[in-house]
Amino acid sequence: MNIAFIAHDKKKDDLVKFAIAYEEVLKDHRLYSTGTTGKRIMAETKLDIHRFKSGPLGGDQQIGSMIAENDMDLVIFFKDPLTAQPHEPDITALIRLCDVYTIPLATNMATAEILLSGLQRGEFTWREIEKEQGNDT
Ligand SMILES: O=C(CO)COP(=O)(O)O
Repeated sequence: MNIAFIAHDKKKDDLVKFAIAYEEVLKDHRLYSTGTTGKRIMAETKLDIHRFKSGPLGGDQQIGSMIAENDMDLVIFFKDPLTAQPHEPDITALIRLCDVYTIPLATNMATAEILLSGLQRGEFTWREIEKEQGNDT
């Protein structure tokens, strides 16, 4: 499974804690992130993450591009709902693409916990089938 991690600055500590808690599960998957988020996670775990550009410099769009190519299976995006972001249109576009392509998206820790529990239980096999069948409209 290809999994993307993104966190706004005030949520990065939470995402690092989350990645530490689920490191054993995550290490068996291909991981991607926006620039600074990935740097933080890699500094505090042994996880290997392909880092795209920082969010404000196009990282959200690069992850969006993987979604459009049916190459992303799960997005964990700890959004900061209380701080304006200069690249808000990119954030909206990324969330929109998750809905266009029916990609599971967690925008907070509570949802992320449930998705990772589902991942541990093997409940994401439908994504492999989607990819095999090339259901990318
Ligand atoms: O801004 C972001 C997502 O919109 C995150 O980018 P960074 O991980 O580079 O801070």
